[in-house]
Formats: sequence, structure tokens, C-alpha cells
Amino acid sequence: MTDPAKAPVTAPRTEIYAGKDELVSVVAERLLAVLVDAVADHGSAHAVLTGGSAGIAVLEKVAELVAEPGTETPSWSAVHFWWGDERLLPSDDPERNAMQAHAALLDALIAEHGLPAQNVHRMPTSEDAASPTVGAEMYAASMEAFAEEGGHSGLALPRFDVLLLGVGPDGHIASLFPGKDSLGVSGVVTVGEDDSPKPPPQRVSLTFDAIHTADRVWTVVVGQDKAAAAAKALTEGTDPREIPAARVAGTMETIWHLDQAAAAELG
Ligand SMILES: O=C(O)[C@H](O)[C@@H](O)[C@H](O)[C@H](O)COP(=O)(O)O
Repeated sequence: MTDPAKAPVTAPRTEIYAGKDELVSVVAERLLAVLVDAVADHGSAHAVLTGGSAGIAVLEKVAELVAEPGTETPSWSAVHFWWGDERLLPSDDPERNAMQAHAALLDALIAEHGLPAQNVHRMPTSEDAASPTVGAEMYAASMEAFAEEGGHSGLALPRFDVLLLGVGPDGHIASLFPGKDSLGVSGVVTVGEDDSPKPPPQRVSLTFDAIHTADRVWTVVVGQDKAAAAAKALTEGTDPREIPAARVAGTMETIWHLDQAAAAELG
């Protein structure tokens, strides 16, 4: 079995866009293309979604593209959506990443385009799980049920074709925050966070080991408040315990999509 801590990872490539709209359009088009190609290539597609305003704007753009006649789309019955992290809140809380993604795209795909509701794999809510640790274990079991046979990582995970990540001004990704024990958790696919510095405190997150199994890992980074964190993350030798985004990587490609404001301090 491959040691997941040593999964092959690719070096980051940066792409800088004039503004949020340009960035969001490119990522939305690319996301659709990856889903189409994945279904054609291996019969299904698994995408990992992110919260945050840029990540949700990408989904809104995908919804726009899907509604346009002539857009090439995947067979939605073969597409699965997962999350990189979630806030442990009640199911109807508008702060849940899943609620926002449903409103932006998923409800329309289910109602109008044949996406099976059961292909949307939400992280547990505070009604489902008494604690982040329990929520993390539940989500690991959900992913195990779709684990790729003979996957290269040695972890019980679906083959993630693409995994989106927002980046916080503190350099956090998913719910992996600077200085937290979650950063060092290895050999498992999920981790609970009880004390997030960004509210709400209780969250569930994929681990770095899980993130590193994805074929493509794409950040979506918009705004001047991310400039310092992005610059540090993309500087060799940065300690990921201080800037978790420094460990962002996928097995086939790692793309940092930044708008000019977020890229302002890149070396
Ligand atoms: O769970 C959270 O607290 C947010 O989802 C967070 O992780 C977000 O992804 C980044 O802060 C980037 O957010 P923006 O895309 O809004 O800049």
C-alpha cells in the first residue's frame, strides 16, 4: 500500500485574472470540461466543492452556462459532488456551504438536469453528528462507500477528478487553520475541528492526505485581503503550520487561480 503521506503531488501553477468575473468564468468552464471528460474517460466524475464567495460564484456561473443552449455538459446522473469542509450547523442554516451550493447550482441540476439528489454528498449537520469528530467519522464512511478500487492513495476515497479550495486571509484552506492539530493529522481522510478561529468553531474537514489524492486541486482566490497569504503560500519553504495553503497540491495538476488583487504580493 502506498504511504498516503507520500502521495505524488504536483507543483503549483499560478494564473492571474483581471478580476473576480474573469476568474470565475474560466474556472466554471474548466470545471464543466473536467466533468465531461471524466465521465467520458472513466464513467463517473467526482468533484469536491468549497464554500466562500469565490467558490459559490463559480457554481453560480456553472448554473448560467448549463442554462445556455449549446453548452456541453456531462451526463449529470454520473456526477457526484462532495465537500472539502463544512460548518457543523443545523441543516437549514444559510451559513452551511451545502446550503449555498444548493441555491447556486445543485437545486437546479437536480430539478432540471437529472442530477440524482443522492449524488450530492453533504457533510453531516449538527443534527446528524454530536461533535465534529463524529461528523468527520460519518463523512469518512460516506466516502468509503464510493472508494475507488485499487486507488493510488491507499486511502478509502472516491477518485476526485477536481477539488476546489478557497483560501482565507490567514492562509487556511478547507477547515485546516494555522497552528491547529488538524494540520498534522495523517493516514485518515477527515478531521473534526472544535475551535476554529473563524466562526462557527465546530467544523468538519478533509485532511491534507485526502486533498492530496485529488487529480486536480484548484484554488480560487479573490481580493486584496488574501494577497499576503497567497504570496507566502507560493514561496518555497513556507511553514504550512503557519500558512496551510502552502501544502495545496493535486496529483495531476495544482492551479492557483488569483485575481490581480490577490496576486498583488506574489514574488
Ligand atoms: O468555511 C469558511 O469559513 C469559508 O468557506 C472559507 O474557508 C473561505 O473559503 C475562504 O475564507 C475564502 O473565502 P472567499 O472566497 O469569500 O474569499
